[in-house]
Amino acid sequence: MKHVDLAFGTVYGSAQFVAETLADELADLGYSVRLWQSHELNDFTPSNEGLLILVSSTTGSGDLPEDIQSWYYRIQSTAPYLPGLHYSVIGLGDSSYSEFCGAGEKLDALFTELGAKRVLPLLRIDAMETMEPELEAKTWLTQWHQQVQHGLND
Ligand SMILES: Cc1cc2nc3c(=O)[nH]c(=O)nc-3n(C[C@H](O)[C@H](O)[C@H](O)COP(=O)(O)O)c2cc1C
Repeated sequence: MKHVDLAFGTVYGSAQFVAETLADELADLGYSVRLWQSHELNDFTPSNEGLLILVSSTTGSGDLPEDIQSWYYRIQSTAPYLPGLHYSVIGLGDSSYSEFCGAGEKLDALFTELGAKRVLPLLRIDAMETMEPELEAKTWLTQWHQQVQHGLND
């Protein structure tokens, strides 16, 4: 059974709801899933194997939500080398802001720098386009699942 770690950054709860929805779907697909709550992130360093999905909204002007900021800076400063990790990022944002999905971009860039392999390109979900980001995320997960089953390159 493949294991997936899921973490989220949120201000108003949408990204958390998307992550919870994905956790349920992943379990239904037969993955073992750990959804890391914000207060648990201190104990979480991704291992150099397995699968990681990050879901984060953007706040301020292209900034990470406070609940995931210290985790981001810790991983950035400890800089584990993670060539065996397959990761994906879902960014929630609003295209009326100039730094659309800036936090998602930061997370995506960080894991690329750490040598991890991107399963699918950054998904940007636009609050101007949808009130139900979890639906886009579920469609995306179907693609992700196919990729994980058939197409992971290491
Ligand atoms: C004060 C504020 C600042 C925001 N700044 C950005 C931004 O710079 N870029 C962006 O794409 N979205 C921005 N957003 C939009 C949120 O990321 C978007 O509404 C998201 O769906 C909120 O998800 P959450 O409920 O998980 O926090 C901002 C929203 C607020 C209220």
